[in-house]
Amino acid sequence: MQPGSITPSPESPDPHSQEPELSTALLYHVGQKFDEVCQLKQGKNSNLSSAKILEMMKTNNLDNASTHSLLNVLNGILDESIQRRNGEVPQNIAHLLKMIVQEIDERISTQVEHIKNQNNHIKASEERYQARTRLLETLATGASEETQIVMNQLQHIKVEKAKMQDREKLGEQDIVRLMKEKENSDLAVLALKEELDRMKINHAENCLHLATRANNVTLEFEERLKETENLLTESRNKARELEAISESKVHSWKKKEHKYHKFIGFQFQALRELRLASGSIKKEIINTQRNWQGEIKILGKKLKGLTDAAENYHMVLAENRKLYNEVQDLKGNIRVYCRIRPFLPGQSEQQTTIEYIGENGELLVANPSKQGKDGRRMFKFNKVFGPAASQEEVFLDTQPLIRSVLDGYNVCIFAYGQTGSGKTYTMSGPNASSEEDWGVNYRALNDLFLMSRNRRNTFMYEVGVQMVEIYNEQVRDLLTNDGSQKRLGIWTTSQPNGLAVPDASMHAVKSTADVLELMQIGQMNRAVGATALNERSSRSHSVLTVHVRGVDLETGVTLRGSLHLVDLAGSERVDRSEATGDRLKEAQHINKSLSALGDVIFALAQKSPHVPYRNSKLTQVLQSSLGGQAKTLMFVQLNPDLASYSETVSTLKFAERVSGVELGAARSNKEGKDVRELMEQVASLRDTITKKDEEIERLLMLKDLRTQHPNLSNEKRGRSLAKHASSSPSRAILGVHSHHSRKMSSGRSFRSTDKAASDQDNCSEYSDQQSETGSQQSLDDFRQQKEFLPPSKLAIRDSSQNFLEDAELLAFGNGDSEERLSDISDSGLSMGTETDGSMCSIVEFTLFPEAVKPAETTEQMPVPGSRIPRPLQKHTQTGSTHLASKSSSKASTSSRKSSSGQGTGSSTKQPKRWQ
Ligand SMILES: Nc1ncnc2c1ncn2[C@@H]1O[C@H](COP(=O)(O)OP(=O)(O)OP(=O)(O)O)[C@@H](O)[C@H]1O
Repeated sequence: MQPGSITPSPESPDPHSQEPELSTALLYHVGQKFDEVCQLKQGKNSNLSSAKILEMMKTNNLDNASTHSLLNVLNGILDESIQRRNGEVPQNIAHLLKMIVQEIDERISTQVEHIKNQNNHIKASEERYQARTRLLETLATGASEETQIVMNQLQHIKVEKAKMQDREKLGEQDIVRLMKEKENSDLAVLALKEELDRMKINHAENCLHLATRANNVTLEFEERLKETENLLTESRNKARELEAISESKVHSWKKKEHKYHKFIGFQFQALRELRLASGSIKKEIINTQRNWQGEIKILGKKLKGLTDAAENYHMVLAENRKLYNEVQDLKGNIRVYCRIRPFLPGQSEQQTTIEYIGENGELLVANPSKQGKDGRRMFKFNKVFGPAASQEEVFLDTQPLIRSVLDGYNVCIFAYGQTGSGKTYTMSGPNASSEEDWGVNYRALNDLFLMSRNRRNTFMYEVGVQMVEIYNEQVRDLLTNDGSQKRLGIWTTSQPNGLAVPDASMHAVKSTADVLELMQIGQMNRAVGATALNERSSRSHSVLTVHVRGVDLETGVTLRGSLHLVDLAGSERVDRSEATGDRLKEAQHINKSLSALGDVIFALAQKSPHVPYRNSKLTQVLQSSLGGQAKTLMFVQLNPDLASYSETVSTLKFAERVSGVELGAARSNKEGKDVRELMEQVASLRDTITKKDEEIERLLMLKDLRTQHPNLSNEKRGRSLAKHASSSPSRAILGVHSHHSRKMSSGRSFRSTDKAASDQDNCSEYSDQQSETGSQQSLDDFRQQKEFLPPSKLAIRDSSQNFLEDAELLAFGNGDSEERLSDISDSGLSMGTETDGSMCSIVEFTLFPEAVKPAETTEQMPVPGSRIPRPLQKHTQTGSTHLASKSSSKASTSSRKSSSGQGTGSSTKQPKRWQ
């Protein structure tokens, strides 16, 4: 508010009634405070005269009084005038009033002007703010509304102002109305002022707020701007980096492109060269093809030659085998190797009997206790192995024989010597688990498997194993699991498959491991026997038989070979000692069998027509592998101890006997003795021939009887035969071999049905009993009687006991029996038996059941039951068959010779067929 501005007062003092007082007060206060004067006028100095007030107002500057005071004064004057003078206004008062009104007008106009200025200023501000508001309208939403209100108010003020102006004009004409209007306008102005102040304050606040916000926004914008600038800088840097990278890449790509261009150029160059090369290669290929065609034609011709050669290959192989066999033959089919075992721990090496071992099989034994010639003896064998010889060295000299088995030959290897001389060591070895210690048995089988594997492209081999023990002339299977002590029968004749003990279990083996396992079982079974029968292993023969069948894959020809590996019982001469009872019996059996073995080997070495196989179980079992084209090797085992000197000499003599004749070296020295033994053999041979002739005669008679009296009963036929036999002692031998004959189907298995097995057992047992007594008796008888009785009588006497029974059985047709077991005929033991091949094909080797019997073998099929020797026929390469045929041929020849030479009664009755 301007100083001296009008402040209207509702209560104006009456200037006329209060004139003296008013004048006094005005005077008193003029120059000091006009407002106070007015107040005095209104209250206490209401009687102040107008003149005085006028004068006071003249003297005092109205400019210093407030508008309100002036209006109060004006109102007071007017009121006083109305009350005192009845509406007449004195001159001075009117003048005063005029002055006051003028003053008020001036002031109002000043105010209006001021307001206008303010309005203009506000408008300008408003416009400025509006501009700013428009700029910041997004930020200041509320500000626009306030501005609108302000605008409205301003508008209203304008209207009011116009009204005021109108009122001012009207006020000139009508003071009262003007005063009122002035009063209203004052009020309005006041309100407006207040409003304006408020607005100003609000506006200032708004402005401040807006400015603050504007600052904030500006700051924010600046920050954002800075950020944007940073981002821009960064992106520029990145862009620069990218540009640098792209530039380097472009550079490298350009380099690569350059390289590729160079490479492609090089490739093109190479391609051109390759094209040239391929052209020249094509030309070369065409040339080569031409050359090849030429070469292929030549090759074709050569191939044809090779095919022809291959076709002959098997012939060459066969030839090879033949030659090999011939070489073996040249070496001698019976070989004797001597082996001296080392001293055992605890034995004194000073006391040795071995004085010299030559490289060519010479052996000098000496008895230090005897002087001169008697104290030394020289022997010669195929080979002598000293105490240091290893198992392998021993086997190396044995190997060629074993390989013959694969070529279809039968081989027999046995160890002979006194107890403890190393027979088992040589044959089996001390320890089966150590390959180095393996004896001949394991090594032989190992070698067989090795060879069969090597030949697998030309031959297919099958191998079967049997293992039996011969104790007191009883044969027992060592490979049964049932632990039975069953006695087994033996074929009387040599079988083509080398199978002599059909009831012994046969085990197919495919590897050495299988053999090891089986032999362990065998050793265990033998050990069981040993516990029960007191050192039985030393007193029994163990025979391991390996059967081999090979089929030639090219020709289909079957070869059969068998290998007997025999660990003989101790050969010490217990009979000379004072042994009695079981010991004596054992010793006698051992002596008998060893003596029989010697006889057989001797006979074979002598190429004797008769080989006394049937003199012992041992020789019967080994029959197929002794003689003929079979190869025999004997290990003579020696104990170097001085205490064993006499046994050593005895053993060596036996060995010498076996080997000497064949080798010839020692023959001249032993001629006298050999001749004597030969004579014995001849005697035995005569017996056999006689027996055979008589049997033939008997069979012929039987046949005649059948033809002449077909309706005659078997019983009667038997009686008739018996009568005939009693009338002719020489005929009594007939039928001896028949009473135990049994019928067996030709293809039966070794393991027959239970019934058959039990039958066979009975048969075997019975025969063994017979054999035991018979053979023992015969051994003694033979030794005693052969010196006194003619051989034919000996045979007749032995056989006649069983004649009646035999004749009866024969009469019942058992003469048709397809097989005969040797023990059946033991009751009629004679020192000779024919090695007749007539039965050879009856029992098929069932280990190889699929085998087709070769045509050659079937050609040998005899008339069932016939024991008539056949002329030599074509046969297979089977060792046994060779043996059988050869023997039978020899037998028949000798038979003819003896029958004519000896002039026995029966010889005159030779059947025509036989001749
Ligand atoms: N060449 C050898 N080297 C080392 N030791 C041996 C040799 N030969 C035999 N022996 C040993 O001699 C002992 C008797 O040998 P072995 O049992 O083989 O004799 P044997 O003739 O089989 O006796 P038996 O007739 O009682 O069966 C054994 O202890 C054996 O190991």
